[in-house]
Amino acid sequence: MTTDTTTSNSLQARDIHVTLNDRKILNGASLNVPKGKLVGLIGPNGAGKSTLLKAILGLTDHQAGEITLNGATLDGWSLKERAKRVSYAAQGAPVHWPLDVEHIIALGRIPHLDPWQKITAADREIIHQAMVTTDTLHLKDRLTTTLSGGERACVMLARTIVSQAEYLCADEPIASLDPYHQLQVMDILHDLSRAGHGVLIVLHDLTLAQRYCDDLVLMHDGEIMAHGTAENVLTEENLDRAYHIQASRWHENGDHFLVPWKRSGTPRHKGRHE
Ligand SMILES: Nc1ncnc2c1ncn2[C@@H]1O[C@H](COP(=O)(O)OP(=O)(O)OP(=O)(O)O)[C@@H](O)[C@H]1O
Repeated sequence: MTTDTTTSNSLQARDIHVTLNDRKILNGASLNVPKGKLVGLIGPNGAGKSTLLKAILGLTDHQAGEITLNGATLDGWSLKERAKRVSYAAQGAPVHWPLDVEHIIALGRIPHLDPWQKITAADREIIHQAMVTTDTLHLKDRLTTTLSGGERACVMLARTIVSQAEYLCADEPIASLDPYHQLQVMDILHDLSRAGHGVLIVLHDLTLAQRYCDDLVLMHDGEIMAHGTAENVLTEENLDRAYHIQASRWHENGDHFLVPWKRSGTPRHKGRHE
């Protein structure tokens, strides 16, 4: 395992290239998720956000580039050690097993258990607290397959939280939520970053991205178009080039607000890097 002390407190992807079914999907994408920060990965549909997230998690093979976890290459970590350190909530919160909510959330504790070891009272307390935090306690005996999309998203966030991983990655965790629960989930993720976790989320809501994220990474066509603070990333020019939109902006009581307001062009659906 090679270790780089300068990156020992972050999850990093450097110059990642991914080709799937002869299509070049990522063309040298890089990303840094330091502990203590909430990083938002944004970009238009099909930009490559989920693919980059999966590459970082080792769920998609990359043909070139390097992923490091706390300064050591991802391949050097055993799957169990990786799972202890990085947790993942997939896009759409898919659930394939008809298990009740409490059991689905408890699966997030597996990396901490030995084979055949039962969950302990301490694990149960962590699971209970996660259900309180995510407002899912009332669902605990329901079959997860019977939940609404928004309820399922909150349950999958709880499962991610109970892992107590150093890094949490979530693909569109607020996509199916009502405004109250969107704010609740963003508050939870923000609080987790302030408690020392590195948090990476894919999101389309630019207003909440600007409000909550410490760093934004803007993807377009398999590449990183811009990264940095919301002020530097969500510029008029970048919004026009990446999304073909214009935003309305205003300041109030020291806060900055941005709301996507109108289209400024038509996206081109060109073949990627062919
Ligand atoms: N297995 C695959 N084979 C070929 N193309 C793929 C494959 N998986 C994804 N793609 C393509 O790669 C591109 C990036 O997909 P990805 O899911 O990473 O985008 P995204 O930025 O997460 O999009 P969205 O915001 O719509 O979820 C898309 O054009 C998609 O159609």
